[in-house]
Amino acid sequence: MSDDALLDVRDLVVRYGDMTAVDHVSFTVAPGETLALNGPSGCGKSSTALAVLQLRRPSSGEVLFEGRELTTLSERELRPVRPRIQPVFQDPYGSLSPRHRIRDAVAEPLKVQGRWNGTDGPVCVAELLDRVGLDPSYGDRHPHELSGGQCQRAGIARALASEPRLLVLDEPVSALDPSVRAGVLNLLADLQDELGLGYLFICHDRAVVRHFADRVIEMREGRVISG
Ligand SMILES: Nc1ncnc2c1ncn2[C@@H]1O[C@H](COP(=O)(O)OP(=O)(O)OP(=O)(O)O)[C@@H](O)[C@H]1O
Repeated sequence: MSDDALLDVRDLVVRYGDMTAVDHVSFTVAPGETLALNGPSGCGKSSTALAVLQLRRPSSGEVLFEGRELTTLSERELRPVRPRIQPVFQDPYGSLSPRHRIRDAVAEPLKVQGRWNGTDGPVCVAELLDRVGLDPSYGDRHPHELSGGQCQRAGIARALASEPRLLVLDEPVSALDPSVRAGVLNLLADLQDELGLGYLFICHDRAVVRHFADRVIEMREGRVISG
């Protein structure tokens, strides 16, 4: 793999039964880089994202993250790797439990990963909310008490709590009101500058892709046609 790749995807194939959704797709993402996957509905973008996240195991091919091949790892072996590759999905409300307050949603990764204590934990949650542009008082609210844009920011705070190196952003602004999209994209750009995160950015909107991505891969019917 190229020495500086954070993510190196090689010859990825994802099948659902007889249907090939992703057909020998290869790409890399460097730290601090945004690679966009662009293409029409059904071309295989989300299937690629799920395979990178190892939420759907690919039929063949390799997914190297920080030089380590993930497709051959067991669930137990993947456990320490998962926090470092965090998803942000299209539905801002879908990634947060409706029953939990925002502060608990953001605290959960810290608790699960054994990084929580009663003194620093709440401070860390407040800092994460502040970092994504939410007043820490929003921590008291439930997801349905937030707008779509605020909820997506809370989901990003929760993702950051895991101290990821790569964010897999699957249509992160597509469900948002056009007036708040730019704010969330600017936030993502700022976080990338600050933290050196790599982004795999899935988006069907060419104008957004052109504005936001460093490089673009065009997909059609499971294949890369340019990029
Ligand atoms: N769980 C599944 N079972 C069977 N077929 C699936 C499944 N998920 C996706 N597909 C099919 O795989 C192909 C690729 O779908 P995928 O969702 O990856 O594309 P996409 O480019 O992300 O499209 P969209 O933007 O509409 O989500 C499509 O033909 C889709 O119908």
